[in-house]
Amino acid sequence: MVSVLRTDSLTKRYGALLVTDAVSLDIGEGELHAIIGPNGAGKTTLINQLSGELAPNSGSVWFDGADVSALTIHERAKRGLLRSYQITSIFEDFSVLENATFAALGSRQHAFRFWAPMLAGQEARRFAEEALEATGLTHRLSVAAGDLGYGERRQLELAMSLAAGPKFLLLDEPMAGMSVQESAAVIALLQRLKRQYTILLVEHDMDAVFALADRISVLVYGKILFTGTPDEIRNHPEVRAVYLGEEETGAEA
Ligand SMILES: Nc1ncnc2c1ncn2[C@@H]1O[C@H](COP(=O)(O)OP(=O)(O)OP(=O)(O)O)[C@@H](O)[C@H]1O
Repeated sequence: MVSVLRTDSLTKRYGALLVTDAVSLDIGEGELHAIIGPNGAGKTTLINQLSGELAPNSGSVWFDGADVSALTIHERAKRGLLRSYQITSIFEDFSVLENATFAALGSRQHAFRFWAPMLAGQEARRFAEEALEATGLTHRLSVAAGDLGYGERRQLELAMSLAAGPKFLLLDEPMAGMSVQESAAVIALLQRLKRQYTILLVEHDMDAVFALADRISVLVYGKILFTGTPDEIRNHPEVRAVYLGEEETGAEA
């Protein structure tokens, strides 16, 4: 396995509360790695430290063989380690295509530095159109982002992330608040994107996790309890006891 993202004893405390407890993860190229765990287990806090939004108290984050622990969100994104855009970063009055084009332009400022502005704009638009096609929003290109439904806005977030040209996608609950049909569309999309990108997925929807993940890490009280394939997770007695319980649908499949 060629390692792309690695954490070494990553630790984060809030006062006496240990939220990330010496987490050492190793994610291989093309892998879709899911993090599951009960509410408050520290999943979002962990993603925030990978993206650069939050500094750990100790430990390190390695991406593509380099220690990126001291890099900002933007510096990490420039290297291709990108957290999915949040609804909050969408410009409501601008169209779907414009939003995705801004995302492509923003992330490639460096690459576009020597381009004539018009050509850079055309190239960014091409990346945006491809990303919108991948996420199934081609029929909504000229609609103002503010007029999209909730599920479509989450699709736009994903399209903006793809338009930015990531190598590694950090996805924090991409299906939250979606209808069953919208979730199914995102699962199908992630199936298509798998391998092309390395993905870390935090998601409460167990059907999605078990359908998509190559490996799953179970986080409990900030600590990785176990990392394994979906089958290993399903059959792990401690994981079942601590987290999955008997009522989980995806775990019983
Ligand atoms: N800024 C903060 N200050 C103090 N405590 C915090 C802060 N951020 C998070 N916490 C605490 O850290 C713990 C982990 O929170 P986090 O949001 O990372 O969990 P989570 O696994 O993502 O939860 P959920 O599944 O509910 O989204 C929680 O107990 C939370 O209250």
